[in-house]
Amino acid sequence: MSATPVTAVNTSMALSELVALLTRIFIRHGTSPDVAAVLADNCARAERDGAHSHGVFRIPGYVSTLNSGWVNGMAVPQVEDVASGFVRVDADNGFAQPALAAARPLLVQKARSAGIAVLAIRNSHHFAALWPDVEPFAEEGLVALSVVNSMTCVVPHGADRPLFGTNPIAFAAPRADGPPIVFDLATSAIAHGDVQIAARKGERVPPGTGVDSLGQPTQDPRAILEGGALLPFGGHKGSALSMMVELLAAALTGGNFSFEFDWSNHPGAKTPWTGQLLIVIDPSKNAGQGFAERSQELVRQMHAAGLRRLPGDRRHRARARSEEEGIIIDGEELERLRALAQA
Ligand SMILES: NC(=O)C1=CN([C@@H]2O[C@H](COP(=O)(O)OP(=O)(O)OC[C@H]3O[C@@H](n4cnc5c(N)ncnc54)[C@H](OP(=O)(O)O)[C@@H]3O)[C@@H](O)[C@H]2O)C=CC1
Ligand SMILES: O=C(O)C1=NCCCC1
Repeated sequence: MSATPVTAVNTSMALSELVALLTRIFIRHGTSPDVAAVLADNCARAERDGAHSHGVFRIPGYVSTLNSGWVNGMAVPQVEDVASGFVRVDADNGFAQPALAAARPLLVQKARSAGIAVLAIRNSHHFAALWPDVEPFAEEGLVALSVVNSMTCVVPHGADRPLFGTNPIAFAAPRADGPPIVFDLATSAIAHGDVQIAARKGERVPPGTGVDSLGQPTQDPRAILEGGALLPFGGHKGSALSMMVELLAAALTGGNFSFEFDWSNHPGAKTPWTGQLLIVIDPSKNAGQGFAERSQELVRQMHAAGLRRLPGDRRHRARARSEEEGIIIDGEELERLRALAQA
């Protein structure tokens, strides 16, 4: 009699349970408890919101990066108060999110007193979705914009070879009668993580996503990942935004451009060693204008114009589902995560 293969069953987890498991993994693979807490929270929230390209799918990449010695899991960010509206952080070759967490109180204090404040993070690694960095500002009534550059894998419009990263832009603004308005988009046609997911599932990517190693358009994700490259979204327009991200996230912060770091001596390294910029605005300084009511009016008019889906709506639906049913983790994925927590 042949043995029936045992298939791992999908499991529903509470956010706190997933955060606890991920925290154990990060600490087991060389981060301080403080760094682990910030990264685990970020990654679990992405999974809760159905942002799968930057949820638990990323954990093996975090682990191989930590094990390669490319990133400093014990980093202690150094926050510098440089001007009335400007904060700098050296992330100590660690992850960007703990650097943001360390600088956040000073950044908010400056934004509230001056009306606007900039946070420039350098010497940092960002391997996550960008919306968790901006959404909390809008939840406390502030407007926030952030950009981060990644690793060379995008051919600028009109160029012959890759130079830019997938370089996302995230924006968050409060509104009166609902969750903040938030968008978060890669300036490449799709995120690198989604190309990896398509390759893993054996699916094709949409036309216009990328080119193969000969520079020919392809919908084969493996051809993009193995010697090929991505294209910017929207031709010259996305390309210009990606260039802006390089300037703000690297040139302005003192971080690396996407093409400036060499991780070839660190097999397993996956996290771009770059920079990140945040701009935070206190809309209440424009006294009497009622920003949150005005943004609510814009949403009302967009709905009246027939719009059924706003940026962020899909995430909020996924969040509501996860809060009701728990976060569903694929059975095999969960086995891999549990093994990493013990490895
Ligand atoms: N750390 C890094 O270096 C990098 C991180 N990333 C991350 O990858 C993630 C995915 O990026 P990307 O693939 O560009 O994201 P998507 O193209 O899936 O979505 C981009 C934005 O558009 C919204 N949206 C999508 N479809 C619609 C629609 N039909 N109508 C209205 N709004 C819509 C999304 O809202 P909703 O969320 O509700 O779907 C989201 O805010 C991001 O979180 C990004 O930060 C990307 C590149 C590099
Ligand atoms: O999906 C992407 O694109 C990236 N995500 C994390 C950092 C590298 C690029």
